[in-house]
Amino acid sequence: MSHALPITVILNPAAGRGRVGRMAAQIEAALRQAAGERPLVFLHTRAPGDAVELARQAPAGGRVVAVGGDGTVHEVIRGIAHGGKSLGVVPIGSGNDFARMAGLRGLGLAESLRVALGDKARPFDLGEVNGEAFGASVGIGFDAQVAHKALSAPTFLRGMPRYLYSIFGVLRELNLPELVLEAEGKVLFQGRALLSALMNARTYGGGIPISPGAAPDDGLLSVVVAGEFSRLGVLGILPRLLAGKHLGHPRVREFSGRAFTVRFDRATPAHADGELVQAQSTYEVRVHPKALAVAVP
Ligand SMILES: Nc1ncnc2c1ncn2[C@@H]1O[C@H](COP(=O)(O)OP(=O)(O)OP(=O)(O)O)[C@@H](O)[C@H]1O
Repeated sequence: MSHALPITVILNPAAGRGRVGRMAAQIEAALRQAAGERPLVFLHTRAPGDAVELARQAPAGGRVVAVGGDGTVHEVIRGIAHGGKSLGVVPIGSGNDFARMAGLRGLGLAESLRVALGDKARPFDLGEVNGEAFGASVGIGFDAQVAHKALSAPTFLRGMPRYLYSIFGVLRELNLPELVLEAEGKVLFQGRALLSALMNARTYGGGIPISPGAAPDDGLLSVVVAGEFSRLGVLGILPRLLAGKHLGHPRVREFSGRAFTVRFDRATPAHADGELVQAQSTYEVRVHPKALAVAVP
């Protein structure tokens, strides 16, 4: 089948701790081979935020392939949202929760390149937080604070030790904001809250099953709120969270819906698809049912 439109491939050389950069020539050669006659345009990001603009400038109605982790995918989604373009993902990152949601994990490089270029696309729900698109997740509160803390962790700490350092750093200063969660003018939750996760995917943070009941194409967001927790309470709930057994906890609540207002008594840090966003005191979060076409096997 021949396509007139070139496929735009956006590579983040920094993703996967530089693995994309090291493998770029190999990935491009393999993509060219898999694409056959179809024209490809390769673009490399040079800084955070670049992929949004590059994706926005890609031809209308065409395929944009993100090569990198969740941050790269997030930026490409922001750039193609509501533009009639479809998304291909070659997941080379450390978390890859979007790829997990779309059923793209464990494909192997050759297969994932073939899928990312292929004609088979499936519509997924597209999230929106304060006017910006997201694909898999929004987290507000403790999880975003931990991500923020990790930015200033000593460079020799990696992986789990880095997380633990950040978790204990945030716990030391724990001071929960007052949250009001509303949907359709009704208050669903009011009180001090550790975190709120507004999810299209089941997992965030590299496979943490925060919303085991979420479905990425049901036209709904799954919202998980962890209410008032003490420092010790946080340490107690974390293992249950990692096992996906936290929803039975009396101070963990779950909601589902199309649009939510999340209001705090102060600016509270948030992330979208794992990327920190400007801290606000109000977040308007909604879902556009099946508004994002993603190439799937
Ligand atoms: N050329 C670049 N140099 C440095 N950072 C970049 C560049 N281009 C993009 N970025 C930033 O790199 C960050 C990490 O990218 P990404 O999340 O895709 O990889 P990762 O962290 O390895 O994967 P994951 O999020 O799945 O753990 C993103 O915040 C993105 O904005």
